Amino acid sequence: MADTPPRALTIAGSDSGGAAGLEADLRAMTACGVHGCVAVTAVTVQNSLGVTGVHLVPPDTVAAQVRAVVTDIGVGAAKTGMLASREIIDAVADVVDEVGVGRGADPDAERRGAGPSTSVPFVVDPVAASMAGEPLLAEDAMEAIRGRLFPRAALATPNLDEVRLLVGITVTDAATAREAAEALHALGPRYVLVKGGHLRGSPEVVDLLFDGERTWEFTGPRIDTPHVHGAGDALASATCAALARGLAMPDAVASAERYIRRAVAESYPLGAGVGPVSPLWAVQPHR
Ligand SMILES: Nc1ncnc2c1ncn2[C@@H]1O[C@H](COP(=O)(O)OP(=O)(O)OP(=O)(O)O)[C@@H](O)[C@H]1O
Ligand SMILES: Cc1ncc(COP(=O)(O)O)c(N)n1
Repeated sequence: MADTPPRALTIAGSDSGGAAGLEADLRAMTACGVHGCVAVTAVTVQNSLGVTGVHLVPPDTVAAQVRAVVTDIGVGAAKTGMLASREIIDAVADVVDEVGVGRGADPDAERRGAGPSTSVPFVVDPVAASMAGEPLLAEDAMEAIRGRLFPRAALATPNLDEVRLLVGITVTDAATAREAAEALHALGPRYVLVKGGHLRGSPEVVDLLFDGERTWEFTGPRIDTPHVHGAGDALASATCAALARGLAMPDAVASAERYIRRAVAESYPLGAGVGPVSPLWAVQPHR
């Protein structure tokens, strides 16, 4: 018998194609040495061509999954993916306060020097749409992510489309990325990671981490692949896994950045559309 490994929780939707969503999250967490638990928010009918159906889980069932996992198994970090509706976001905000995940209802207590409200870091990936553009979040729900989840977040990880929805800034270069990071940080997350994957004309991918004062730039060549389904989910999950293993935020993001660049480089075709980033290089086939 082995020792119990670190645990992390993803609160996310399922992708039947096994490329994005909680399937990507669990793969990334496993590859990063962490036992992944789930609170399922929605079942999507999805493949490499896109999303053709969505079935929502009742908000109290989402909250009950979070409660069941945290009170028995315990987690070192948690993250969100597809949250689908305002009602699910409200249920998640309430239950994370109840079980002691995230910074609590008054993150300013921490800023005032009263110490963190809780010790379980909460990563909020404000998923709004699939890579093909199908909505994964109700139109009125981004306001709830901004108002109810960002203040509880240790880290928010928007892509550039989500940045535009959240703070109305179109990122085109380093100066606008910094401007966006400041505007996002003012909404309450302790750290913000502005992801540059969507700046498709650029030969480099730059992800910018900001804590309100300091910035960390994670820069690498843009890898020539169309198969980036689930890249954002995998990056947030690898960060969450590193936090669950006890790394401090900048080190956790640096470790996840190393993981995602390798996963993008090892991405593979799947079906007739867009394939996934891959963790398979990190997993030995069973013999
Ligand atoms: N072509 C690429 N080359 C190198 N790194 C990439 C590439 N595409 C994505 N990445 C990495 O993956 C991260 C997530 O991608 P992106 O910015 O597209 O976020 P996302 O839209 O949330 O992801 P997705 O929608 O694909 O799940 C980027 O921040 C970057 O670190
Ligand atoms: C259930 C679910 N969650 C998240 C995504 C976003 O991932 P991507 O932007 O790669 O489509 C998705 N497509 N499906």
